[in-house]
Parts: sequence; C-alpha cells; structure tokens
Amino acid sequence: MRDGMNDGTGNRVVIKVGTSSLITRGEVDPVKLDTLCATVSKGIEAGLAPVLVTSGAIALGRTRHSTLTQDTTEAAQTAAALGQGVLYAALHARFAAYGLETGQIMLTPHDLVAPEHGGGVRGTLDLMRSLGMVPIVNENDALGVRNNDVLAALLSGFIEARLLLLLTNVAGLYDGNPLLGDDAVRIAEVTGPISEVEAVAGGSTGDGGTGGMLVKLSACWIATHAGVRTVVADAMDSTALVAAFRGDEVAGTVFPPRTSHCAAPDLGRLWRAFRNPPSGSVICDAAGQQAIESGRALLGGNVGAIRGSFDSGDVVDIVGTDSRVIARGSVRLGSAEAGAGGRSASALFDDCDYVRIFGG
Ligand SMILES: Nc1ncnc2c1ncn2[C@@H]1O[C@H](COP(=O)(O)OP(=O)(O)O)[C@@H](O)[C@H]1O
Ligand SMILES: N[C@@H](CCC(=O)OP(=O)(O)O)C(=O)O
Repeated sequence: MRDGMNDGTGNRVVIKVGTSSLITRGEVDPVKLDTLCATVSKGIEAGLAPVLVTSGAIALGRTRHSTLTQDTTEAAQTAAALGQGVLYAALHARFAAYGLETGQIMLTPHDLVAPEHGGGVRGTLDLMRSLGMVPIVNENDALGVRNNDVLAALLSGFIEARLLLLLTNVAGLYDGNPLLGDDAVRIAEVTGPISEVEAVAGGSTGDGGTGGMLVKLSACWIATHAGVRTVVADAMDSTALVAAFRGDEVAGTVFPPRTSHCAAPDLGRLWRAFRNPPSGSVICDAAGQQAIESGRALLGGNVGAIRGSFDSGDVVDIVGTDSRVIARGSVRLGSAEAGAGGRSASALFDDCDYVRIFGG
C-alpha cells in the first residue's frame, strides 16, 4: 500500500458517485467500478487527498431479496443494510488492485452539523488521510434514507475541501434533461445565483438515481456557500477529477465558491436553508431587506407578500425589493401565520436562521 502520501493541506477533495454510475441492473458494474478507482488513483498520484462518497447500497440490496423491492422506507433501509456490504467489498477489492487501502465510514448529516459528533469523524478522517487510505462514505441509511449529494456537500464544507466533484450519468447540468431530448445544451459554469438555474433542473430519470439535478443543486448551494468549488461531471470521465481540481476545462458544470470556508457550526444553517428546494417565498420591504443584509431578524411586519403555501420548518426564499432572492432559510412560521398583518413583531426565522445568497 502507498503510505502517507497526502499531506492534508489544501489538497482535500470530496468525490461523490451516484448509483447509476456504479451499478447496472442491480449489480456492481466492473467497468464503472474500475473507472471510479482509476479516477481516484489518478487524483492521488496528482497529490490529492480524496474522500469518496458512494451510493448504490439500496439498488444492490433490492436485487438480492424480492421483499426489498417494495416501495417502503423499511424496505429501502433494509436493502441498504444488505447492499452496503456488497458495495464496500467490491470497492475495497478494486482499490486494492490499484495499491490503495480503504476504510468505510457511515454518516448522517447530523454527524457533520452537530459538533459533538463531528469531532470524532474529523479525527478518523485525519488519520486515514495521513495513512494514505481512501475513506469510503455512505449515508447510514438504516437510520433514515436521505441523499448522498447533500451529505457529500456537508462533508466538503466540514473538511474544508478544495473541491466537491459530483460524478453522475450525465456530463453536468443542461438547460433541460439530456436523457429526455437530444437538444439539451450543457451549462459550462453557473456564476450567478443558483436560483437562476433551478428551473431547468428536474428529477432523476436515471437508472436507480434519487433526486436528480434538483437535489444536486441543493448540494451545490451548500458546498459553494461553505466556500467549496463544486463541479458536476460524467462519472465515466476519469480525467475530470484532476482537471476540475486544477481549474482546467472539464466537460461538466462548474459552480465557483460563493464565500470563504465557514466554520463547522454554520454547516447546520446551510443544511437547514438548502436541504430542500424552497416551498415558497416571502417578499420583504426596504427595512426587511436592510435587516437581512446586516444579519438581523426579519419581522413579519417587514413582509409585504407571501408566495406559495408552506409550513413552519419549510425552506423559503427571502426576496428583496428588486425581486432578487437575497436569502433562503427554514421559516419559523407557516405561510398562514407569516402573512401580512399577522404576528408583525415576530421574527420569521429563529435566531436569524437564514443564509444570504452570494453570487448575484
Ligand atoms: N437539467 C438537467 N441536466 C442534467 N440532468 C438532469 C436535468 N434535469 C434532470 N436531470 C436528471 O438528473 C439525473 C442525475 O441525477 P441522479 O439520477 O440523481 O444521479 P445520481 O444517481 O448520479 O445521483 C440525470 O440522469 C437526469 O435524468
Ligand atoms: N445511500 C443510498 C443512495 C442515496 C442516493 O443519494 O442515491 P443517488 O442519487 O444515486 O446518489 C444508497 O447507497 O443506495
């Protein structure tokens, strides 16, 4: 095994690979697996310290037991418990052929946004990095199935990665789903607010994927607002990692970082603000906009209009006087309560629990 080749300074990258880029018809696809291992190996040879987040456990588990094909949470969680061993064994064996040792870490977002858990994860990742091991991460689905794009984004902020690479079955974000029509055009870079491209992103039509581009954009929001450059690229392009890290042209979509790395506790705020697409928006007046821009509370009295219907705890956009989205967060009051005239002195977000949008 190659030992201790990563110095851990400025070379950290998180690579996330989706189900359809590892699995074909419910089995680990040897060509896809080898391409992934080659990608990671090339990155390590170029001096990078990758953490790999891989999906595929549920798809692998479902093919091994007919009961687990049922559309229930328990079936998905049990399929993940069954499939994870198969997935990790395949990755471990193939990485060994590249002279690379691996170790498995199962996480939930709470492990990364709650500092009392995160400390332990950090120490493990640090030691694995210093030993030259490739950490292989998946969501701990037995505790609740969510999405690995978002988990990978939180992880990239947590370890202050230089790059989050989302590898999938299409070469980036297109102006329409490329699997549904030949005329979709790839968007090479998203320099403005991500809200401007949300309308072109749809759900998954891939083989076993969950969430589609819309969820990848949630990940892009989180990572770029945590200061991590994010690239969506084709998993079959084994040169994408090194090119994306160096800032060379990649056949994918680049999302430049919106701010410098934020401290670990702020990851909770990013998660609450961007974990789901917004259910609605609140339109604020000039005083409300000023409050948001200076990090103060947005009061119900500074909200002129409400769009959409949302409950307490849902994600909403905060729109300024010039119709631009200026912030996003988990609202404390539902749309009925937050409506004009209601609870005007109440803060709409607990403890200013919103994130200002950068890149506009
Ligand atoms: N505008 C778009 N550009 C690219 N892909 C899109 C777009 N809208 C929807 N998609 C879908 O998103 C899928 C990628 O997401 P997903 O299936 O969840 O992948 P993964 O399993 O790799 O996470 C594509 O295969 C495609 O079906
Ligand atoms: N943790 C799940 C994957 C969930 C997920 O995000 O899937 P995908 O959209 O294919 O990346 C699994 O291993 O099957």
